[in-house]
This record gives sequence, structure tokens and C-alpha cells, in this order.
Amino acid sequence: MSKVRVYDLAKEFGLKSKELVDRLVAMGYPVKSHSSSVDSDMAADIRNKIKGLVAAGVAEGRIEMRKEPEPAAKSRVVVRRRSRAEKEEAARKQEEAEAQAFEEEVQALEARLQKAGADEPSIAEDVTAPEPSDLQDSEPGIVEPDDDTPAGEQEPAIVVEKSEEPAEEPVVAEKTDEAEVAGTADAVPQETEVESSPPAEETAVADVVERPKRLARVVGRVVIPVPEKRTKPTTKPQPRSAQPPVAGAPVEVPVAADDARGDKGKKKGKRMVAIQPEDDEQGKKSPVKGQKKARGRLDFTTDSDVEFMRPRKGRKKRDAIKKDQQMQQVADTKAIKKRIKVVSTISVGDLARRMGIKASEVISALMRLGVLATLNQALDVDTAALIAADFGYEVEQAMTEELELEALQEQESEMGGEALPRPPVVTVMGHVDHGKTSILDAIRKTDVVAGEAGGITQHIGAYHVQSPSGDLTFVDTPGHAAFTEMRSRGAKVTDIVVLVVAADDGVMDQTKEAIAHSKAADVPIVVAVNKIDKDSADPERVKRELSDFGLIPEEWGGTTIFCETSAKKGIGIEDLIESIQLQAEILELRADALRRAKGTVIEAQLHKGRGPVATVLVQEGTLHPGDNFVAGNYSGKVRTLTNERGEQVQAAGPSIPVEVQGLSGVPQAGDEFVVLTDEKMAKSVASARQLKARETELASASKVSLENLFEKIAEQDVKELRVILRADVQGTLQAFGQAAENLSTKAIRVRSLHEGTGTITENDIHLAAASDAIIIGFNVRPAVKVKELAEREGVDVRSYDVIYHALEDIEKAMKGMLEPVYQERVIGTADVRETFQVPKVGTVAGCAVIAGKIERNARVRVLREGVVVYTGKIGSLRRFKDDVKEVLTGFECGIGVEHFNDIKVGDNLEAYVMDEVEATL
Ligand SMILES: Nc1nc2c(ncn2[C@@H]2O[C@H](COP(=O)(O)OP(=O)(O)OP(=O)(O)O)[C@@H](O)[C@H]2O)c(=O)[nH]1
Repeated sequence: MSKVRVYDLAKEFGLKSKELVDRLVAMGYPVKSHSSSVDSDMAADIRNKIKGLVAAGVAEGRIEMRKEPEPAAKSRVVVRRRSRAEKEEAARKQEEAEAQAFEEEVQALEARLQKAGADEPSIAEDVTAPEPSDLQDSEPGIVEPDDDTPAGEQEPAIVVEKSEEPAEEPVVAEKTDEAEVAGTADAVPQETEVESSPPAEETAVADVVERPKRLARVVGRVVIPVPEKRTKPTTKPQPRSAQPPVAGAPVEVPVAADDARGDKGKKKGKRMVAIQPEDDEQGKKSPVKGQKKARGRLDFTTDSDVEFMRPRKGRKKRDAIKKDQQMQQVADTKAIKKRIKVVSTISVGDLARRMGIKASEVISALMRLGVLATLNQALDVDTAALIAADFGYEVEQAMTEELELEALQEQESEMGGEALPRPPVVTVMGHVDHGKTSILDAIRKTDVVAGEAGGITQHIGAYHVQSPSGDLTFVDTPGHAAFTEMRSRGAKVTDIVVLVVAADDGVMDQTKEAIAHSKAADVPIVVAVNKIDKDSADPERVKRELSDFGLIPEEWGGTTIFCETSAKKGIGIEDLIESIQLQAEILELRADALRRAKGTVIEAQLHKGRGPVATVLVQEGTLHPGDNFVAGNYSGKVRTLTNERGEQVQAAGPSIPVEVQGLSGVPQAGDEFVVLTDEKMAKSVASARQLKARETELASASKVSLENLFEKIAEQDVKELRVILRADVQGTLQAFGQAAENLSTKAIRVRSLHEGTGTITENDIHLAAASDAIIIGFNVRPAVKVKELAEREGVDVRSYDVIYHALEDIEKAMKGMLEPVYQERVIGTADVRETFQVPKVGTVAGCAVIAGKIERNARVRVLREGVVVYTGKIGSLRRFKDDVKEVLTGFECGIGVEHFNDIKVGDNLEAYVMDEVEATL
């Protein structure tokens, strides 16, 4: 009997596989995942039932989505929209409830308005004049009756409304006659569109809903004290009451309108109007006031703005208040010299130094506040301010640029257009020679565009493939080290990992590492069992082996998609691409293409002729030439955008990688790339970041270590102690892994993130740094380079020779009782270049000191390929024939190791001393 896969059924109905699985499970069908199979009878039965459901869903979707009719929507999309429609419905109801509350307030206010005097213009009178200036000012008019002051004195408040809340203006336009409103250029038609979409009876309700909300906000605004300086343009609001324009007022309005059009024109249609206002909103530093007004007006014309304008306005208002307060403070605080600027955190030691007092005094002050702090502990601005106040200092939050950027990002995500499906970003990983490159090549061959244009001509670290089975973007980083290094910089670029495993070779070391790295990053894996064309291929074995790592094939009841491929013969490549798309569908990858671009630097370099260039993967929005941006610590303006085929492009949307020219420096892979409103902002954010980078370097972020583990548990910073294990033999790993996990308590779980035999590698350090893990090695020692990296990254690397000691240390650390009395300090490393047999003495190693120094009295470890083969003391240290006390880097010497004669050429000798460590508080 033929079998049908669930995802094929899903495709038939245009449903998402996940959704269909959920439905089928709810209906009691024995399916587990999208690739479960059902026999043809059951499939027919399902088809019947689902047909009915989908039809109902379509109808429902249409009814609910009448506001946003979309031509030729597939039934699959309709089902998604249905749930959105439900959400909208809920949101609408909530709004109505809110609106009712506002309505009551408004009624009360209107009653007061009537009492206050008939001479003031009513709302209706206000809006009879269709001129933009009238529209702008009509809202403030509502509050005038509350104020008994003459017109001239009321105006400052009105001016504030105009400059702070321009977006509200069309609210009143809504209430005006349609014919008149049509005259107000671009501001109104779209607004009308929004309001006109609901059925006729709802429109009336909508009016009621909208109006009181805005009135209520206006009332709130009047309460805000208006600073004196804002009384300047007193004449502006006068034409509001349909009087002949007074000098000044009409000037403002045309400027506004012109600006709005001019601004649009400038963008040459690059961005849609929905984006435009955001652009402008950020232009708050703009010296031209009129511009701001125009922007506000534009804001409101976008149909989707109605929802999100409120929070933005709130923020704007708060910002304005904050600014005013800050300005007042400037005058007040000039007298106070004792000021400390803090970016985001300051260490206890630093704070003490800046106040010129002892660190212990700061620590005692913190204790009085109930905070137990160490010298290097970072204090946030608030805590630092509290402590500093005790000593007569003020702490000021520095780097407002970064905060502004945060606010901008928040706004962007709030206001953007619709989040639409985007292509998945894929990284291919696997063991050496299992066929990563071959699979990538095979996939690239399916690219329809590259096929026509002569293929991918340029290596830019990431490329986009448009295959008939769907679009994909590959991030072609060299292995998982780069992948994890980027993650350690906070960048999440990859959506899906394709794990290539050769069917004739099975799971190997790097396969395991790739699994560990993907899991730590929480990225789903699609397995490509490659080389199935080979006689020795055994795909079942690969499945069995991968199951041990939690990658269980769907046919065995798991959730991992396995594809059998032969990159060489082009078998299964289409299936692989489809599976990736399927996984992407499950992840519901979406992005808003209309907002300002935001992405991640994949790689960057200094090019001889072109200066700094960076490959950027756009993750949100659309990037255009001319955009001002900040990438890591550098700013810039996009000069050119180049795709993977070496062609210059005018736009790059979500999931599209492009090479960007126009940077002021070389950012790092994994740095965030954000488009900002203007060059000035980009520059100030970049310089603030450079400052912060310097500070952070000094404060060196505290990662988890056994020493600070207890502290971190107490602060609830850490819920699990992640450990990466390395040992000389497999048996130790198993024994320790098990015993360590058994140490888990309610407060903290011990979790082994990755285990491997052999020496500690740079990859281990990257993984530990990105995952906040510690590294424990048994009889293995990291190489000098690896050790330096660990120091730079602040990763705690501990070496033990007995499992019991390691377990004891972890247990003590968990209880906060770890008090190291002695701490090992490596003082130097030497390479063994030759060996000599000296009668009565034994083997002497002819060495070159490659790092630090070797001291006669030091202890020494003999390492062979990173594995400790002996630990003991230095027996003799000679330069030529003389006994010496120490030998420095770059010099040669003879070293004898006490009671050890098995030294071989190529061994490393690591000299170390044990320092006594004072017990910490
Ligand atoms: N028979 C067979 N050979 C394959 C297949 N895929 C790749 N190979 C061969 O396997 C070898 C290694 O393939 P690569 O694609 O270079 O493997 P890789 O994983 O990228 O290797 P590294 O870049 O060294 O990590 C090459 O000789 C390929 O021709 C396949 O499907 N079948």
C-alpha cells in the first residue's frame, strides 16, 4: 500500500506542516511529525476532513481579514492570516474597552468645556477649516477652555503640541467632511483608507474609538509644564481658528508640506512611506523645525501607523521632558564638580579610584546596602550612584548615543511593516572530507540565477542561492570555530545547520564537535548522510551513531530530518534543499523588509584598493547605497553594495548577504550592523562604542569560573554549570562526565557541554566563551596560544590529574567553599629540540624557551602532543656548561627532569610555580 508523507499532505492543502501535524494529532491520527507517513486510506480520510476544515478556515479568514484583502492568497497563507485576524480581533476588543474608558473621560471633559464658555471654538468648529495649519492645531484647541489665560499665553502649550505631537493632527481630519479632507494632500487619503475598510456600521464605532483616545492624550499633555523658552513662536497657532493667516504661521506649514514631499522625493521611492516617518522621527536633531512637523504628518498617513503611534509619541514626549530636565540640570549641576561618568557599569575598584578613596570603603558601603561585592564586581549606574552619593559624588549615565540607538531599534521593530517569510540562513558543518564543499557546490549548481550569470564569482563568506526548491542563504564560515566565535559576540546568524556525515565513515570527532556547537547555539540540525553512492556506505550506521547524540531520525520517532545524498553524483540534493525549507517552515522565519536595515557582519577586511569592506548579512529591513550605518565600533555610509556574483546591487533585503564598501574601519565578524538616521548619529554611536570597548577591556567581563560560581549562583546569574571536558583517555571522560552530572543540586545543574580526548583546543575556548562554560582537562594542557586565548576570553581552564580532585573542587565551588590555597602559575614553556644521554645524570633535553622563562627551582610538566606524560621538578638547568638560575624566551638551554628520562624530541616542557593565594573574603 502506498504511503503518503504528512508534509506532502500539508503541501496539497497549502497548510504548514506543523499546523497539519497539530490538527492530525488533535484528531487522533497516529502521526508524530511532518515526515510521518500514513497509508493511502488514511490519507484519503485525512484529505476529506482537512478539505472541510480548510474551506471553513478560508471563509473565516476572509471574513475576519476584510480590512486587508490580499489577491490570490494561497490557502496556506489564509490559515496563517486567520490566526492573525484573531489576534487583531482581540486587540481591537481591548482597544474598544480602553476607548470606552477614554470616552467617559472625554464626556466629562466635554461637559467642562461647555461650562467653561461658549466663546471658545468647539472641536467641530476647529475642523471646518481644512487647511493643514488648522488641522495641526485643532487638537490643542480642545484644551483651551480649561485655561483662562488670553490667547497669546495659551499658545506656548499649543506650540509644544505641534512640535511634539505632529502625528496627531490628522485625527481631527478624520472628523472633517470627507470632501474637505481630500484637499489635505497626502496626509488624509491613507488615513481614510484605514478607517473606511471596516463595514459601515463599524466605521462609526471606529471613530468613537479613535477620537476619545487622542483627546485623552491631549488632555494629559497640557499638564506638562512648558518651559519658558518654548513661548517664542506665539503667533503660529492663531490661524487655527480659521482666521486669516498671521505672519509666521503660514510659513511653518508650507515648509512642513514641502519637506514632506521633498523628503520623499529625496528617497527616490527607496523606502515606502511606512518607513519614511521613522526616518524623520529620528531626525529630531534636525535644525529645521518644520521638518519635524512634516514628518509627523507623514507618520500618520501610513495606515499601519494608527496602532503604533501611541507608544512612539509617549516616548517622544518623555524624551522631550527628559531633555528639558537635562537642560535645567546642566545649569544646576555646573557647580558640582564631583561627577563620575559611567557608561553602563563600573567596577568597585574603578569607582573607588575615581572617587579617590579606598576600595574597602566602597565595599563596606555596599555591605551596608546588603550587597556583598568583590573588587572587580561590576556595579550598574543606579548602584554606583547610591554608593557615590555617600561620598559626595554624583554618577552620570554616559553614552546616551547607545541608548538612543536602542530606542531607535525598539521603534523600528514596533513600527515596521509586515513580517514576511524570509529564506533560511544555513551553515554546513561536518568532519574533514565528509563532503561539505561538494554538497555546497552541488547546491550552488541548482542556482537559477548563478547558472545564467556565470556562477558565483566571488567568495564573500556568504551567498544566496535561488534554487527551484526554494531560496537559501549559506554562511560559508570556515568550520564551527567561526560559527561559535560569532555567537560569542552575541550574533545569531545561522537558522539551520546542515551536518554532513559520510555514510562510509560515520560520526567522527568534528561531527561530534559540530553537534555540540549547534546544540549550544540552539540551532536545529538537518543531517545530510553523504557519499551514499559508495559501496561501503552504511546510512543506517550513521543514523544509529547520531541517535546517541540525540539526533533521532523521524522514522524512528525522533524529530531530526535525515537526507541521503551523494554530492558527487548529485543524488538527493533537491531533497536536501526541500528538507531545509521544511525545517525553515517549522521555524517560521520572518522579517520585515520595510524597516531600516539591521544585520550582522559575517567577515570584514582591509582591501588594498577599496579600503575596509565587510560582508554583511541583512537580517531585518532593506539596505541601500547611501544608508548611514554603524558596524561594531565603526560608522560609515554605504558606498556600494556588491552581491556574490560581483554585481553592484541597489538593495539587499532580509537574509541577503552583500559586500559593503564605505566603512571607516574594519569591524569584527559577528558585529552588529545597524542603519541609522544620519551620519552624525552613526559617528557618535561608533565613538561611544569605542569608548565602551576600552572600558570593557579594562573591566574584563566576569565569566563563570569555579571561584565565582557560588557568587553567581547566589545572584541567580547561573542555573547550570556548563563544563567542557578533555582527557587523555576516553574512560576518564565517561567516568567524570557521569560523576559530575550527579553533583547537580536543585539550585544548579552540572551539564557537560562537550567532551573529547586530546589536548584543549582553541575551539574549546571559543565554545566555552560563547556558552559561559568552564574547561576541565585531565592530564592534558592547553598550548601557549590556547592559554593566551583563554586568558583573553576570561575562560576558566583547570587541569587535574585525578577525577576525585576535580569533583571535589566543583562541589566546593557549588557550596561557596572553594578556597584555593595555592594557585599554579605557568612561568614558561620550552620545546625539546634534541636529547642527550649524560652518564650518571640521565636524559637531558636540549631546549629552546618559546614563552616566559624557565627557572631552576620550578616544577615542570612534560607534554607530548598536548597530553601530560610526566609531572615533576626540574633537575638541572644549564646554558652551555654553566648551571643557571633561569633562562629567558628565545634562548637555548639544557633541561634535566628529575626522575624522568623518557624525554623525546618534539615534547614540550612547561615550567610552573605554585603561588600562595590569600583566601578571599
Ligand atoms: N563517492 C563520493 N565522494 C564524495 C562525495 N562527496 C564528496 N566526495 C569526495 O570526498 C572528498 C572530500 O570532499 P570535500 O567536499 O572536499 O569535503 P569537505 O568536507 O569539504 O572537506 P574539507 O574542506 O577538507 O573539510 C572529495 O574527494 C570528494 O570528491 C560523494 O557523495 N560521493
